[in-house]
Amino acid sequence: MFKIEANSDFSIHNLPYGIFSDKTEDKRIGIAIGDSVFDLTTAVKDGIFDQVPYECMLTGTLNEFIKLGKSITNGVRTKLQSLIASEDSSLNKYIVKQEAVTMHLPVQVGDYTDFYSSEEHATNVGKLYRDPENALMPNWKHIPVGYHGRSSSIVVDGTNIVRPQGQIKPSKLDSPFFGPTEALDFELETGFIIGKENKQGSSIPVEEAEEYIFGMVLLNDWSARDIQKWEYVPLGPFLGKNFATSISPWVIPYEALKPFLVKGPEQNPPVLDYLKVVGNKNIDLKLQVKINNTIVSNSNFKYMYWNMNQQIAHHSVNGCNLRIGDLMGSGTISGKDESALGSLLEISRGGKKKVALNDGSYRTFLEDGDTVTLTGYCEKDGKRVGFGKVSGQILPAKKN
Ligand SMILES: O=C(O)/C=C/C(=O)CC(=O)CC(=O)O
Ligand SMILES: [Ca+2]
Ligand SMILES: [Mg+2]
Repeated sequence: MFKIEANSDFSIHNLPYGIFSDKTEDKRIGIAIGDSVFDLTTAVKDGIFDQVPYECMLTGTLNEFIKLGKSITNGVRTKLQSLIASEDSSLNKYIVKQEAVTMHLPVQVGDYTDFYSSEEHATNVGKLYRDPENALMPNWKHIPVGYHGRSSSIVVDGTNIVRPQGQIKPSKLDSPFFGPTEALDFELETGFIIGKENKQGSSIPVEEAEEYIFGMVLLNDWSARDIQKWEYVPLGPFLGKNFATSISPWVIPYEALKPFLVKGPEQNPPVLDYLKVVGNKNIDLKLQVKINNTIVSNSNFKYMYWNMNQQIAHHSVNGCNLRIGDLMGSGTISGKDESALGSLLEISRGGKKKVALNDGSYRTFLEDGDTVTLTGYCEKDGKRVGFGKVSGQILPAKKN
């Protein structure tokens, strides 16, 4: 049988979904349990979950499974929980060790949107890029600000990232030059996967938004700060961010995260009615970033000013339709403390302060060969629900 260590990210309370393959190379749906993967595709084929049509298991992504709706997917979850709890030995034939499998992108992402929802992050970047006296834009406390990202370059944990090239214009020069970015950065974010669609022309009420969240992942929104700084006015991020976005392979079901809901920061001035939420909508999710073996940030998703429900309500308020498999980035997750900053741009104060790594070297931004790893977990009353990790190593820029 499988082992679930007390400190495992993948406890019986979690049961996240992913896409894996082993020797046969067929992509199958798996559920992480302890150090193992439960092969859901084969279990469905054998009729263990009779409400799940086998065709949904064969597409190499979670999209068709998610489309079945939460009444079915939550049924799978509760049935598997009771089979595990009863130590049913019929489970054994569906268990594979995690170390023996390859993980793939869990969903086919149609559209990817990235928000900008941490007050601390928006303030820090506003000070560095614009006006230290008026760091937050006048719209920021009224609108969950976001931009449309690029889905083609979303990659899974373990994928190498080639240093991007582009136009760079240092303030001391009058015109730009072309070259590899000299300011490659990570952004500590979470992402959520849309699990239910709204029709174009209709909007999702904020109080129903939860039904549209299938689950969450860790997300690193790689950013080339020099390219970004020159290109972003007035339409926002483009080539400075669309070269790669990394996500973790296991999608944590929203249901597994409900025990960790907490109240978010007070929103003042009051938000418009379509954004008003009641109750606990933030999640106490502890987050950590490492560059190679050095911890450079300890943050928490609960610091976010705007929550996922408000992001969904805002995204659809104009009649924009969300589709199953769409990915929403939280925005960089920074806290008040110096140790809780979600990007090197903030940690190095715009490249002015050197960050010491354990090997005696220093960074302002990322160097070729560096590996950035994000991890995260929720823990309360002896229950642990972890996210695993998302990491990526920087490769040198391509020679032209
Ligand atoms: O303030 C800016 O001009 C830019 C900010 C970012 O780079 C952040 C962005 O991608 C959104 C976020 O992650 O919060
Ligand atoms: Ca971002
Ligand atoms: Mg990106």
